[in-house]
Amino acid sequence: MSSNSYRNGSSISRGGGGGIKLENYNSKYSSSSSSFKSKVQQSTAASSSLRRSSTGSSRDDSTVSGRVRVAVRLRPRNSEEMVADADFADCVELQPELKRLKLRKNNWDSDTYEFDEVLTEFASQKRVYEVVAKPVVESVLDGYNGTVMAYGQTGTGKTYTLGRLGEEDAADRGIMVRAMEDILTEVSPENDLVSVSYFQLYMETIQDLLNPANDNISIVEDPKSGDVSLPGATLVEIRDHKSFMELLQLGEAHRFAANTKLNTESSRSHAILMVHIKRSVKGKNSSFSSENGNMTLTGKTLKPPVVRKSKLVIVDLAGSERIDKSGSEGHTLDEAKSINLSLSALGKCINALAENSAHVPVRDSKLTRLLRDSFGGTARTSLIITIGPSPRHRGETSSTIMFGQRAMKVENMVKIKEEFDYKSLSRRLEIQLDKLIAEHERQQKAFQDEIERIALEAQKRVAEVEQNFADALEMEKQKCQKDYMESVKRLEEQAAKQEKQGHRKVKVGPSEDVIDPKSNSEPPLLFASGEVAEIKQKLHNEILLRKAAEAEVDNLRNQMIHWKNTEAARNAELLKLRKMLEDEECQKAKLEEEIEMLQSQLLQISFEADESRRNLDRDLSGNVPSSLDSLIPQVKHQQLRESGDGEKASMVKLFEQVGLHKILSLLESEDADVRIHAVKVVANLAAEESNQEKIVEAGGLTSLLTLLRSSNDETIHRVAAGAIANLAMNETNQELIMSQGGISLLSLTAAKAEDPQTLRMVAGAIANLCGNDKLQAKLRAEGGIRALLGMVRCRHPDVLAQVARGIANFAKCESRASTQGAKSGRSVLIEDGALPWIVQNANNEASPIRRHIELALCHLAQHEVNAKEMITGGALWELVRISRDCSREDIRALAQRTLKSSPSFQAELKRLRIDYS
Ligand SMILES: Nc1ncnc2c1ncn2[C@@H]1O[C@H](COP(=O)(O)OP(=O)(O)OP(=O)(O)O)[C@@H](O)[C@H]1O
Repeated sequence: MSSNSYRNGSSISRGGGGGIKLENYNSKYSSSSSSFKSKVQQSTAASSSLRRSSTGSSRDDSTVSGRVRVAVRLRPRNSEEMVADADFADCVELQPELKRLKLRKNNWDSDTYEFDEVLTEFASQKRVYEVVAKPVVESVLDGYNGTVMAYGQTGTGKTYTLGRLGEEDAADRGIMVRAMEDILTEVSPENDLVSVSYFQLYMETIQDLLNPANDNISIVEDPKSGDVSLPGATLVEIRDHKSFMELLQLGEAHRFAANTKLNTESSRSHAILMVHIKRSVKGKNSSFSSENGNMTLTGKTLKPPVVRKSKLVIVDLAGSERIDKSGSEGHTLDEAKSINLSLSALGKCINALAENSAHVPVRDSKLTRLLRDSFGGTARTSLIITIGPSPRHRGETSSTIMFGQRAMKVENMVKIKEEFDYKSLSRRLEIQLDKLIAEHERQQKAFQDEIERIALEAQKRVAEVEQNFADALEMEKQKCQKDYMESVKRLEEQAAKQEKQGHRKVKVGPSEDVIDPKSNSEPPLLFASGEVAEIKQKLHNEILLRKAAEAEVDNLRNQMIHWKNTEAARNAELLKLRKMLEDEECQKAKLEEEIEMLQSQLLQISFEADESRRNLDRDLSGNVPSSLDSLIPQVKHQQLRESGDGEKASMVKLFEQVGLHKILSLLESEDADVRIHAVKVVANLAAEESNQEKIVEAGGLTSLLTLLRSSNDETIHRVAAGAIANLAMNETNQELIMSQGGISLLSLTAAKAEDPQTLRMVAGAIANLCGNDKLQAKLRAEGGIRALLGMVRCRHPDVLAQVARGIANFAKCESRASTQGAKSGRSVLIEDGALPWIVQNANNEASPIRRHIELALCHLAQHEVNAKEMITGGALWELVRISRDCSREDIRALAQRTLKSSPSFQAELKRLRIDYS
């Protein structure tokens, strides 16, 4: 008996330089799933180690070659075969330990084929899962795409192998159930997401098995990544085994119902279960850095968490009978051809891939389009071919075996895909921001409470000290008064006593003892000097007491100074705390900006994704996408790249590609986000002088004014005003702005705006209009000058510089009009009360402000009619200073000339005895 040995796909590898030898395949595959698994893990590790960081939204990881694995499974004889084939031997003989299958040609001859795994009629469902599907499932859990597919003649056990639910006997569970069990055990419900779609493909139509009404689902292929998706199919999130079983049952019921309705058999349709897994990659989340236990965020280190998205596709193919046979079973040839179109297309693709052909006809059928990643793509693919033992079906069995042999030659480049998860980053940032805001508010409240407490305490202490001081003073005063009164009383008593004694002695008679009160004799004097000494002593005591009181007062005063100093220190502390609060506010604002930027990026990315999906849908259905729709992502994308180096070039490109009219039409978009992006693009275009005429011609100026009028959005106000300011550099445009009510609009915006940047733009636009001789009167009448002067309430130097420029422009035009005799009377600027601000800022330390104001002063001083106010308003001194100190030679000379030529200034200088001739 001769025996031809057919080498399978592995023989290519053996022949190729650096390829893996057949023995390796065999040994790896034969030593059960664990060896396959270890290979998968090696590949994963290899790809991980080769992984490079990328700034894009997805990462391109290294690829690892992985041949399609093919196992063959023999179904046991069924009861019909037991009878019909009783006298015949099986058409195949399996040698599982050698991974070989012998297909009998006749009684004495057979062909031998080698497979990655050979599963006999006794192989359990568990073993089949472990060798065929488990490695793929593990690979999918690691982030690779994977496919498990069954191919074979009707009734050979494809559905048995893949789709058995095993409700009565758990040992019967097929690959679908077992795969989901492994997936659910492995994933984390908090961080990972598993969702499933289930559909069938029949005669080139895809029907949703989870929602039968959805019976014409389209396939979407990402042109860049080649990813295939079915956005129209129902996608159900799976959280537990029970919900998955219910879903499979539902799918089976719908499959049965659909096939009955179509009057077909299940074996004519391909059933496809798609399991989508999204897992977060641990250790790759560098969003936050932790310093001293506090989370810090910076724009540079901000990186979203990384997720791996993978997909397990389980395909129960239609029966692989030959066309002629199908036809003979009731279908017309055409119908049979059509039914088998996808299967034969799959065969052709596999042939082409096996032969390394340059052209692989993937687009010939929906099945091949769906499976493009599974054969010759980036997925890890395992194919199980099912055969029956009956010699009556030898032809089908042989063609199934040949299909499997060719599939073994197909080489895939398995590849892991990681993406940045912007949505989850955004969620995290929002939570973090909320925390920071709450913490900030808590600190602020604590600071304020502390400030109030310190202030109250200080007040209390000061009041106490003051009260003590007043009490002590009062007591001392009372004591002094009392002592004084007592002393006076005592003295009066003594004086009265003395007087009484004197009288008594005179009355006694002319003897030696008689004392004449008028005489100056010794005894009364002696008596008096004793009294005086006593009084002196008391006085001395009084002085001492007073000194003590003064010392007490000094002491209390010192205490008060001390308390005041303490209070000053506390005030300094308060100032410090306030400064810290301000810094916190700044930090918060920065964080909010970061969030806004990320959200805008996120919005941009999801918007682009939606858009490309829609475009693809349209492409597929043969429609040409509307240029306006496709413009939106371009405009947004443009906005994202605004800060890049190639900004101008890309602007011009965008301008040429999409056309100005389309960009302008987006200014009226319903979507506020689109409006904002569009106005930014228009503002960028308007910054180029060469574009300005085209923008105005296309109605851009009118659109910008309308937008300024209708929108309440501060960003739109700022950017639109900026664009108008750019367009207002041109004289014709200035007149157009005026004629379309632009001044009132800008004035209104100036009155409402808070943001310095918006005010800067509005002030810039008005300043440009101020330089137009023809518009002077209208500008004032429509409130432009008042609006300009009103903006000095914002002390931001950029705003003040624009106001100063506007004033200088206006003063220059006025001066020109006065010289030409077109204007008489005082300057409008003086009449509108601008002079005090002009004088105040004439020596402003910011040179753009100072220079414009100096110029304005020189223009105003040209006309005698302004001189009186300028002298009383202090402008003369500034002119003198300018004429001496101004760093600009031309302004200095102008000021000198003006001072010399003005009789009023000369008279005043003379009056003040300042020599300036
Ligand atoms: N390995 C097996 N052990 C026992 N019974 C099996 C085995 N494989 C298949 N069967 C039985 O064979 C019959 C046909 O199997 P199944 O429906 O799975 O075939 P199929 O290839 O999916 O057919 P179709 O292409 O028509 O869908 C079923 O009754 C099934 O229970």
